[in-house]
Amino acid sequence: MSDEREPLGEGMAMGAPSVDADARRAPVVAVILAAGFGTRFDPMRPKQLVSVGGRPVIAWSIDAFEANPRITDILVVVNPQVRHAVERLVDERGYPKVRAVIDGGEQRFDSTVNALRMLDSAGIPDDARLLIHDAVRPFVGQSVITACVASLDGYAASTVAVASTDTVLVTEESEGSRLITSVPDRSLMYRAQTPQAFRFATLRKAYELASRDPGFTPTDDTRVVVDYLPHTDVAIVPGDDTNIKITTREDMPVAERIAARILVGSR
Ligand SMILES: Nc1ccn([C@@H]2O[C@H](COP(=O)(O)OP(=O)(O)OP(=O)(O)O)[C@@H](O)[C@H]2O)c(=O)n1
Ligand SMILES: C[C@](O)(CO)[C@H](O)COP(=O)(O)O
Repeated sequence: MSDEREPLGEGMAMGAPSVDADARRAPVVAVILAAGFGTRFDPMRPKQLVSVGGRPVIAWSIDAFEANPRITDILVVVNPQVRHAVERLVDERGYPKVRAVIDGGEQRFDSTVNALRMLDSAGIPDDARLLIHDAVRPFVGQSVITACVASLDGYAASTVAVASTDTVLVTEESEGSRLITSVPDRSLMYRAQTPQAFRFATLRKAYELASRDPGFTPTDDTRVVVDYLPHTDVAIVPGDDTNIKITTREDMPVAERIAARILVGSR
């Protein structure tokens, strides 16, 4: 990837005229997590590079944040399997907000840690807004991204989520069986999506505390704040059912249908 990219935080100076003073003061950084190995999909075909609607999955995600005027900077987190292809994609498409393509880690948690370390070394201010997004959620909408950024006006953390239409069961393992321990009130149950949004100082502090617990294996970033900064309110930003995560190959027909609807609508 050509190395004459604007350094992190430069984007805020170039924010679109509509960007408010707060965003001009503090960058709004999208961290696109693309360092997974897709073991539930096809280890031989990295799902972040698979084509949907004629475009690589990760290109949909980067396009979405490039297109949003509130986003000033983009950081892409990759693994060695996809690095070359992602760097080529960034060079081919230009992607002026992409500041760097960095290495992820073994777990999703470690990839966020690497992103936080890079942001810290770049001198990103404590009040910067971070949106951590799964690269394999290609159809994130502009209104959802904008609402995520705006949610940090009143909260230090938030996550996109949708109300559960299934009843959720809390279980435990017991003598080889899985038994239900509780059935929470469905009206309170939400399914987390991404982006998950945080003020930089908040997420950095939560990860500092969580990193002391080697047995902690969260599946998202929100839980790190909920578990380690219990007095920090975390708000829900309404998501939508098109903001799917491509996890297995069975998700591809649904993804193609959503992509087709988006492409027809954008003509
Ligand atoms: N060490 C990791 C693991 C996951 N991710 C990213 O986090 C998002 C959601 O993860 P998931 O769908 O679980 O991707 P994989 O971990 O690749 O899938 P699997 O669990 O099937 O291996 C993906 O964009 C993935 O690239 C990451 O950046 N670093
Ligand atoms: C972050 C997430 O998308 C919220 O639902 C989900 O936890 C990611 O899980 P994965 O196993 O890393 O795909």
